[in-house]
Amino acid sequence: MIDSEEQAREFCKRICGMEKTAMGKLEQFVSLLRVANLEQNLVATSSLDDVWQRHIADSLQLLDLVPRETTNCLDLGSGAGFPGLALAIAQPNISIKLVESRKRRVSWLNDAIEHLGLTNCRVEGSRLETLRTMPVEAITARAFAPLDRLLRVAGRFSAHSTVWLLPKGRSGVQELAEQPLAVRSMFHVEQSKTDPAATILVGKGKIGQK
Ligand SMILES: C[S@@+](CC[C@H](N)C(=O)[O-])C[C@H]1O[C@@H](n2cnc3c(N)ncnc32)[C@H](O)[C@@H]1O
Repeated sequence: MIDSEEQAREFCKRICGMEKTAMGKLEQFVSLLRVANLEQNLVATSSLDDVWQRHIADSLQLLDLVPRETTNCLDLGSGAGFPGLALAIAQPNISIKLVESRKRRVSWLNDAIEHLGLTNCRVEGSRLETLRTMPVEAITARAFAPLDRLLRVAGRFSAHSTVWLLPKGRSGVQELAEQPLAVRSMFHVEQSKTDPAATILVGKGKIGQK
């Protein structure tokens, strides 16, 4: 379990591995976030005290759950950039689309991408529901929507090999239990490394339209 800022940074260093510039860019991202958060409520101000644990390591832990050969990912409701933008910094080989509907957050994400010089990350500044259908290899979503709605609106972006990585806080087990058997059998629950009470729903496969 990661339970300090020091451990969170060490964890992130390990995840970034051979990506020599990634830790520096994560530091830069944190600095940009601290400033931007004075202007708009991107994350709870109190969470910035433990920003590596609560946001950066919390996002990067998903890379331990994604297949190595993954080349593209759709991050739903990226907000401040979690997990999608943090993942794009740590893993330049994955091309990540950040879907975010709120204009000020879209501007923040675009500014951050430009400042950090990321070429593997793009913002779709609209509601997910209006996005053109395209199957992706991985779908991430943290605090986007209840599982039922999430799967309903995002199912059309999945294929049989799509990996779903859904950090779900404390409600993951319950939300999954409420799903039909076909969905339950596609997912399993992983314990979060950054919060003993939190879970990550990890799934594989195509979710059909209801
Ligand atoms: C609670 S925030 C979570 C942000 C981020 N994923 C995190 O964990 O810090 C949810 C975000 O999803 C965005 N959002 C909600 N519904 C959306 C939709 N249908 N399409 C695109 N973005 C949406 C909101 O604007 C908001 O920024």
